[in-house]
Amino acid sequence: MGLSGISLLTTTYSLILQHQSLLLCLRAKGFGLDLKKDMEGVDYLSDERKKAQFDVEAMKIAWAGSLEAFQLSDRMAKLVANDPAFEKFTRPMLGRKELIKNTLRKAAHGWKLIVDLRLTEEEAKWLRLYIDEPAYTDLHWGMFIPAIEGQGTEEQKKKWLPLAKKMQIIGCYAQTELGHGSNVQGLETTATFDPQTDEFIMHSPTLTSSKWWPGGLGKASTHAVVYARLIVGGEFHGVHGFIVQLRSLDDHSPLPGVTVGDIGMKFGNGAYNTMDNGVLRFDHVRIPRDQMLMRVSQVTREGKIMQSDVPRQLIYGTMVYVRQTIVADASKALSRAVCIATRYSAIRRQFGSRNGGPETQVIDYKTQQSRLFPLLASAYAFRFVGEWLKWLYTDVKERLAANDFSTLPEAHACTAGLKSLTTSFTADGIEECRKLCGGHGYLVSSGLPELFAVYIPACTYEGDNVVLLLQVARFLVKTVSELGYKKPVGTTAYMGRVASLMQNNCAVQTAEGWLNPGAVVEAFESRAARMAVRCGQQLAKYENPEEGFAELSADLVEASIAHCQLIVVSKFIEKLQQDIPGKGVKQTLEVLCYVYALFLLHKHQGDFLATGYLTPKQASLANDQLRTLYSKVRPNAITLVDSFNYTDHYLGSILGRYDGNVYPKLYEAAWKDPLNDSDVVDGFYEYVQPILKQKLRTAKL
Ligand SMILES: CC/C=C\C/C=C\C/C=C\C/C=C\C=C\C(=O)SCCNC(=O)CCNC(=O)[C@H](O)C(C)(C)COP(=O)(O)OP(=O)(O)OC[C@H]1O[C@@H](n2cnc3c(N)ncnc32)[C@H](O)[C@@H]1OP(=O)(O)O
Ligand SMILES: Cc1cc2nc3c(=O)[nH]c(=O)nc-3n(C[C@H](O)[C@H](O)[C@H](O)COP(=O)(O)OP(=O)(O)OC[C@H]3O[C@@H](n4cnc5c(N)ncnc54)[C@H](O)[C@@H]3O)c2cc1C
Repeated sequence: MGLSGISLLTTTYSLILQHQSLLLCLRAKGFGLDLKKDMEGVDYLSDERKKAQFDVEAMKIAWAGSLEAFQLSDRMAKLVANDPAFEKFTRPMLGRKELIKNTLRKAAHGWKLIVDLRLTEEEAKWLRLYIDEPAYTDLHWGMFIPAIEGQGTEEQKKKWLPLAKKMQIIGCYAQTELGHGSNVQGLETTATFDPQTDEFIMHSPTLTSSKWWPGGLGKASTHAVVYARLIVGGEFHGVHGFIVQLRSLDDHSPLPGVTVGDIGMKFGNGAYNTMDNGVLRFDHVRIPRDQMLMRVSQVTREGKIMQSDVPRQLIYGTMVYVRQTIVADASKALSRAVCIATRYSAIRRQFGSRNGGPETQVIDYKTQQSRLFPLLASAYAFRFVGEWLKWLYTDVKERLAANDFSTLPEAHACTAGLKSLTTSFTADGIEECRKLCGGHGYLVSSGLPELFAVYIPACTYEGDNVVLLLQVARFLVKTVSELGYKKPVGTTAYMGRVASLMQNNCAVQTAEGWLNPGAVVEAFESRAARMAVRCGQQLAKYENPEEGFAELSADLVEASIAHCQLIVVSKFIEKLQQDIPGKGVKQTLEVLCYVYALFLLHKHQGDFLATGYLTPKQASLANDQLRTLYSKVRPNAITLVDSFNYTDHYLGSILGRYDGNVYPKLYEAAWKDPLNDSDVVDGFYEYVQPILKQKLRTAKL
């Protein structure tokens, strides 16, 4: 077959699919065919894109939040994608030292762009996101600076923030220790005030008091906000944050009394190993008194503790901030995995060929749809709840600045609960996407293994997900116990209608009856209220409330999940009550909203049935409607993932390529693996050939 014959094969999509395996054989070394030339520039997903029933450009704006947000994000994504310095294909093959050096190089190049192009903080944030490589800069900008902003006095902010924002110092957030992470009040590092020298003495009294995990601490940071037990006059005054210099600003060597290093390799290749999570010990290290973050409590020159009006929980404020950003990140990680799995599901064909025609696209299998489309809907749901949570956090921040702390408990419950809900679902969702891509999903070049490895610690960092749901449970139990005299507000306002939510059962009679926002919200409210009240009633039976709480904690976690799912469903529905421009955009989002809600209802039907709100028939009608909804998603699936506007660089996946040119690129990538540099593998002559050449003497073999 000549080259002209080969190019003929490119004329139609279906023909190419039929002959792809033949072409790939020809590409093998020795045939000298340049498949790349023949295949490039063809959009294998163009037929799919023509099926869209909505305006994709308008959906991109709805996803981004506004035209300005879209343009900014798009600009930063392209800046990164077009810069070869940010190549990441070889990352999983690098050894740890090369990996870290490579990350330091990328972070430096990113900073140069930020300075040279005079990027705003918002632009810089998006730039770092699209560089897509966990680095010390995440902790510097994401936790060190916010900790000073939230817990420092005006004077402290004036001194430290300019240094940090110009990157003249590099900081991290050193809270967790070898022996304690979740139990912050159990931290053992001490900060003892010495009135003679007006200093704090930072000390690690035990092995378990070693700081362990802080990102950026291992190799990069010059400073840390260190959380330690404040000891004044021999008495313990709670855990507080202290700014401590760790390394010389000249040669980066650890300062006297400081032992610091990296904690070692973590899960996966590449992945989170680009981060220098560290270990830190202090041997009576002295820092000036004014390096304790003093917005909440102050220690005077005379060694007196002064409490401001600010509640002590503000010491945990940085975690509230980061948990809120983690919810937004969940939608990014999930949408990325879903984008890969959806595009590949439209390219991949298995079975069903009739009369030699093409096989069935796996996306057309109902089982594939029932696994994939709820993930797609969840990505949108998390995007919108993340947007709402950002608003809530901004509101709380403004209130805190004006010394109004009234909404802090709700902000804590919402950020903790939604962080837990969205990260657990996303971690499972990425793994499901890997399975949805069959064998090829297991290849590093699919992008999914690294995405999974990098993402799963989100279920643990910034608060273990179960520990966080138990915080939500405390908030719910308190709300229920106060119902008689305090009107619940915000996300628990529905509890104010607890009597009717306990009494009235679902009125839906047909599958179409589920296409009603009122019916959906009432179902989720009733389930959440009934589960919380039931927990409250059970708890009341215990003399010791703490003992009861511990005993019932598994049920309390379930009640918290029900409450958090209600928030996500409600915020999606509220979003749809806004003006959303663009042909078919709102209607398509409505379909996704129902998919999200009815999928949850189906998955957790045990709750809805056990609380007596639904009959089995009504649960079954919801499932019937869900099947119909999947058919409505199908024609829009590819364009719904295109609306995320991810570059091929950011996706980092051959299976998820925008043009769908999967097989030739997978084939090409295999040949780029260093193992294929030579035909005869290193080690053959030492370890394989002797076996092949051995003369066996044993009779048995
Ligand atoms: C890096 C940032 C950039 C981008 C983000 C994107 C991705 C992240 C990428 C990588 C991750 C990188 C970094 C990760 C960093 C970390 O992990 S930092 C360490 C985080 N650690 C934790 O989250 C510890 C979890 N534990 C806790 O939060 C608490 O100790 C607790 C379990 C909540 C408290 O337990 P306890 O019962 O002992 O509580 P107390 O201390 O006695 O306090 C109880 C009262 O306080 C209220 N409370 C608790 N937490 C908060 C809070 N955060 N805000 C406000 N209020 C809070 C609680 O409700 C009680 O109130 P009360 O009932 O009225 O008394
Ligand atoms: C990749 C990564 C990055 C990190 N970055 C940082 C950082 O920059 N700075 C920093 O300070 N820390 C960091 N951490 C630490 C992180 O915040 C902690 O690991 C996290 O808060 C969980 O605490 P733990 O490890 O003590 O878990 P544990 O509390 O020991 O959890 C172990 C198990 O016990 C259960 N458990 C614990 N308490 C309870 C309870 N009361 N009731 C029921 N079950 C319970 C948990 O659910 C879990 O199943 C990082 C961690 C990781 C993995």
